[in-house]
Formats: sequence, C-alpha cells, structure tokens
Amino acid sequence: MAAVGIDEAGIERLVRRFYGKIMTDDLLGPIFGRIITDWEPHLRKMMDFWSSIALLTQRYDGRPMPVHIQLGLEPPHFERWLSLFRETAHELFPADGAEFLIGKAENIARSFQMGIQFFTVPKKP
Ligand code: HEM
Repeated sequence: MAAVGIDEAGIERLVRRFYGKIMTDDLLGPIFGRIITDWEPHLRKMMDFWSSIALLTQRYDGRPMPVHIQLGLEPPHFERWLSLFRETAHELFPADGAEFLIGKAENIARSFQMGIQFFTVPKKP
C-alpha cells in the first residue's frame, strides 16, 4: 500500500486525529461517550482495523456489525462520521491514499446501514 502513501504511522495519526474530532463532536461524541470510558484500547483496536484494511495485516478479526446495529444509529450519524473521516483522511494523506480509505469507509458504512435496516423492527405508525 506504499503506492498510496499509507503506513502504520499514518494509520495511527489518522485514528488519533479522527477520534479526537469524534470525542468533541456534538452529535457523535455523546454516543461514543456513553460506551467508551477508556479510549486507548478503542484507538488501538481501530488502528488494527485500519491496518487490516489498508495494509492487509489481519490484525483485526472482530465483528463490528452487531455493535453498530445496537447503537440506534440513523443516516445523519453516518453522514457526520463520514464527513469527519473524509476531512481527516485528506488532511493526512495524498489524494489517492485518502480516497482509498474513504472508499473503504463508505462501503462499510453502507453495509452497516443495510444491516441496521434489515434488523431493526419498523415502528408502528
Ligand atoms: C454512525 C457512526 C458510528 C458510530 C456512532 C459508531 C460508534 C461506535 C462505538 C460506540 C463503538 C464501540 C463499541 C464498543 O466498544 O462496545 C464502535 C466500534 C467500532 N466501530 Fe463504529 N461507529 C460508527 C461508524 C463506524 C464506521 C463507518 C466504521 C468503519 C468504517 C466503524 C468501525 C468500527 C469498528 C471496527 C469498531 C470495533 C468493533 C469491535 O470489534 O469491538 N464504525 N463504533
């Protein structure tokens, strides 16, 4: 993945800067704040996650879908998450590296939203 300028140090910078923004975000901060009391293990997990995606290191082997189905997330949450992620990726990586990461994030966000739609029982009118 060196061709698009992504390495472990870059992934650590991305995760720290992105979740730094998430922590103080008015919409997403409180959702994370309710669940995460100690941020460092979450940040380490997310570095493993992005390392597995971008550098194919297989360091992450969790199942993120069930976690996100339980959070009661709606489209504006995903729009904000992706907007902060896009901004951060472009701050830190050359355009093709940033676009690679953003494409992966968009696909995963889409699959989470499909999972949420599938497993959420619609409210009666
Ligand atoms: C709507 C926006 C999102 C919110 C509010 C959100 C929130 C959270 C929270 C609170 C956790 C921690 C759960 C726990 O420790 O029990 C978590 C874990 C995680 N999130 Fe998200 N998330 C969002 C979108 C995404 C997206 C788009 C991705 C991927 C591109 C992602 C990837 C992950 C991963 C890999 C974990 C770790 C799951 C595990 O193995 O424990 N999240 N998320």
